[in-house]
Amino acid sequence: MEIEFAKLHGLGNDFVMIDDRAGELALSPDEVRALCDRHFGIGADGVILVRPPVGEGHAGYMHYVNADGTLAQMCGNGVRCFAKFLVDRGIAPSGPEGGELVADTLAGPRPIAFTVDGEGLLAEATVDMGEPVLDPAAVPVGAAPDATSPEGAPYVGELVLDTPWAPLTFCCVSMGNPHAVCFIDDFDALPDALFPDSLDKRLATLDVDAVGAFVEAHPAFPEKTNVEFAHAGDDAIAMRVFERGCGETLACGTGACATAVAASLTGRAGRTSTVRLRGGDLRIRWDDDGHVRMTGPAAQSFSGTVTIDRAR
Ligand SMILES: N[C@H](CCC[C@H](N)C(=O)O)C(=O)O
Repeated sequence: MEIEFAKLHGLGNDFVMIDDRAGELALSPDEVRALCDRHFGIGADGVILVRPPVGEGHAGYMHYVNADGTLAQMCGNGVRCFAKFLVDRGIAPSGPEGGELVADTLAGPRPIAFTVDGEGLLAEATVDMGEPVLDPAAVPVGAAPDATSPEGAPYVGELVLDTPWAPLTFCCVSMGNPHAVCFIDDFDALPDALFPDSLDKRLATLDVDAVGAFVEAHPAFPEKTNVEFAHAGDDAIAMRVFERGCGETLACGTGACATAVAASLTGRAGRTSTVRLRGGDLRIRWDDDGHVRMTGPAAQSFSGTVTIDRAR
């Protein structure tokens, strides 16, 4: 079966996007894994099917699947790319400067305000990411043999995991999908083993693959979790992310929101932050209405057709 696709990314967090407004394409986890394979397939962090809207007057439904074939409730970088896919093809209307649309997702509707460039193509989008979920039972995160809730924590969602490297404290927040945010305030307090490539203890040298994989599948997270490592600096929160179902990605929109919320809750930042990811910056506001709003770019790399072998 031959399928047309477009390859888009948000700060390097990349997706294979397929117009499924007919609502007839059902990709198996194996087929998603094959499409996302960076050697034998197109290569991506996930697949997004553009499906018919759920809400009246909404622009469409974003069906998001991680590179490992697992469904996820929400994708912040993906939903900006979703808006771009619709606007650039004239499927969603836009004025000369930009416009607004609502994307339906498994986590609920997400209003999006966007700007367009001189050619009328979506350049940047601000997504209303909704309210963060801080109740541990709803993240979800729970008790586990080597996980403890620290006494007097700034808020209830903090957890100390006794990892093979060191006890690490995680702030657990859901943005419709689970996130565990570890702030590294003092690199010198951690063992060199966590920084295998350098004595210069910067976030850039953290062994994210090892620690991220350990935490992603930790029994404290019944639905697994995305894992963020962050350092709140004076002008930005530097962050790396090990995504549930993907591994380390260059950026994570929901993760940036969760990290900004956790930084604010723990007194490391205010309610407006720049989150600096390996792929670039996202601007996050936690507004007085309780909603988190994320602003960032979306870009299309290429489009094409791909053959999916259904004969197997
Ligand atoms: N891996 C995530 C979904 C993608 C989130 C990320 N790409 C974003 O931009 O928010 C999960 O399983 O919850």
